Amino acid sequence: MEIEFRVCPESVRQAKRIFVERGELPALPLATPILHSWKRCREHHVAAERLLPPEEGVVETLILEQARQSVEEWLRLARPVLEGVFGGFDTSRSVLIVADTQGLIVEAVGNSSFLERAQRVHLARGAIWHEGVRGTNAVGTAIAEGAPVEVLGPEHYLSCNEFLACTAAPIFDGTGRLVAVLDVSCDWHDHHPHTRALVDTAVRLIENHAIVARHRGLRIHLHRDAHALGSFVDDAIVCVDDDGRVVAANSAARRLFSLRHEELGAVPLERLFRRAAPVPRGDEPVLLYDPQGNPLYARFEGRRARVVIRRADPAPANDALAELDTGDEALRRVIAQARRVLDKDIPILLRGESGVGKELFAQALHRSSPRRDKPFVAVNCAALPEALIEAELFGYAPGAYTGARREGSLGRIREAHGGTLFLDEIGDMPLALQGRLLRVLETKEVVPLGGKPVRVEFALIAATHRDLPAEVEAGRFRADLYYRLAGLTLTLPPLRERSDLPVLVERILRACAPDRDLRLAPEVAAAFAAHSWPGNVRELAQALRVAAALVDEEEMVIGWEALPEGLAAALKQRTSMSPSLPQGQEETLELATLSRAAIERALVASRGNRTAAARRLGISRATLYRKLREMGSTPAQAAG
Ligand SMILES: Nc1ncnc2c1ncn2[C@@H]1O[C@H](COP(=O)(O)OP(=O)(O)OP(=O)(O)O)[C@@H](O)[C@H]1O
Repeated sequence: MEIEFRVCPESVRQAKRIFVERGELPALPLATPILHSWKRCREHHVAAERLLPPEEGVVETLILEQARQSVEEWLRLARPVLEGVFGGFDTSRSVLIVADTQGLIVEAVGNSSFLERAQRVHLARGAIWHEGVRGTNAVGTAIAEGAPVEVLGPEHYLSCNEFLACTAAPIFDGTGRLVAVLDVSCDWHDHHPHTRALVDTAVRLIENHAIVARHRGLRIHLHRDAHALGSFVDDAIVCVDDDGRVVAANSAARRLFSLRHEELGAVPLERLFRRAAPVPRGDEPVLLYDPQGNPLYARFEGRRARVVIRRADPAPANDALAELDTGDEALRRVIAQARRVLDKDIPILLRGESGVGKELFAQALHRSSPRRDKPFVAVNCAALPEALIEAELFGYAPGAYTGARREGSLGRIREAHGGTLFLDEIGDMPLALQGRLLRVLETKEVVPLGGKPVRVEFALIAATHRDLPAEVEAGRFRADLYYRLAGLTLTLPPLRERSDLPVLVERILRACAPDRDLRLAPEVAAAFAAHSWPGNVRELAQALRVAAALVDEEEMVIGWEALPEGLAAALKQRTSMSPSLPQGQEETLELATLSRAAIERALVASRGNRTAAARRLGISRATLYRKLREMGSTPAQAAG
């Protein structure tokens, strides 16, 4: 494979020569760690023009054995990981290296023909690849930088190493202490562009396995994306002692929470989060918020500590957009785009099916913008009779027409002066009015009926569920107005495409019943996940509001009986058609037909505790009692 150089190898060689001779930094776009390393090498008078490798820095067997023992635990953890990660990778022309914290190679495995070539430059067991000895190289530079590094061909400081392409990443323990370095080296003609990703993955896995093996207390696995949580390799992991202090964290977690090495062992867990469930139940992911208010999904593993994380608002004040971020990637991208134009006077056009939350999004945009203290004025262009829209929008002078208020009316546009005007269902605005609105947007003046022009200034957000370009094509919407409105078009995803349904459900339930810890029964949650939600978040919010009102006072779990009738029927129909439900839910679905066997099984599994059995079945305790009565059965062991 032809190597992919950041710049042409010959230019790198020349630039290096000039740098070594005169200390002039090259104008080439070389990676920063390479430039840093060249500077260190020059300062330490490392001889670059060596055609033969330095003979110093090769240790005796005894020292090598000691070094090996110091990383033995890590080698043991690394072996299965390396087999797994590099198993399908063509390692026939490369060497896999593990070095200690001084760059001493303690393990080098690979194909014998390349090992021989590597041996000639001492890229082998017992040799030290510290920068001070061998100049810029992946192992030594990764140690110096404390970060993964790729060193390709002539980026190596010593001429004799220019035939190599090396990719290395430091391995840290859970306290952020460097413990070893993993490296893959080959002839640079054989370099594979995926090597870096493989080395990174292997190191993350080794670090994560080590943290799990070493810390037996409470571990919290975290991820921004609910679906990715549990992938293990990408999880941020924090370990907590019985006093609720964070004692270890993997690299991802240290980055996520900006945790410094010296803070581990001292930081209370609650400093990492703005809100959390005080006592996590079972293995379900829990929604937490980082200190910036961004959502994080968490799974609690290992021994449960008496950890209580204080409750706080999920998002900082003034960041209403962050509140809408419940973990869906598409929505998160839309929020990020919106943020970029918040204070830029660019009109925003929101698109999306009915009920996806366009108005809520527009309000959040306003509340996150510098105009948050000024009015937010919403006008539904579809709901107003055509004859009234004009007066409603543009206002009228006193006595402008019969039946009008004597004192006149400002009109919605002028009410929005200094703030935000939200034109909902703009696609339904009559053609005649579109011209007048366009004029206001162009001249920044409103002419009230029977009055004089008045200057106005506002941020504009329009929304529609219609395909406006198609409406323009069909002649129902003015092209010039469309281009005026669509400074930035943002499309909100329909609920069926969102990956954050469980979080949304939790949020809405918390808003409906802040004092209760309401949640969906597992089979209801599964049916929700399978439902297509034609009414989008509106339909979901409505269903949950009804459910929160109907569910028994002492009940925490929302079962079928608390759902609006039409929705429950639609969900059940859909679920019964569903070919594969997750294991463990058959029991609860059988209960939909209220089979005696399902109830009995749940009672046995709950050791006769009816409250637990009802929860298992996803019904209220009252319903379970009713069913038992109908079955004419009150099993003797039933209690609770
Ligand atoms: N993220 C959310 N969290 C809680 N409730 C939401 C969320 N998004 C929308 N809703 C609720 O859904 C309903 C519909 O929201 P909204 O009116 O913003 O949707 P819309 O896209 O503007 O609908 P339409 O196109 O029909 O005007 C509202 O009751 C709102 O409270």
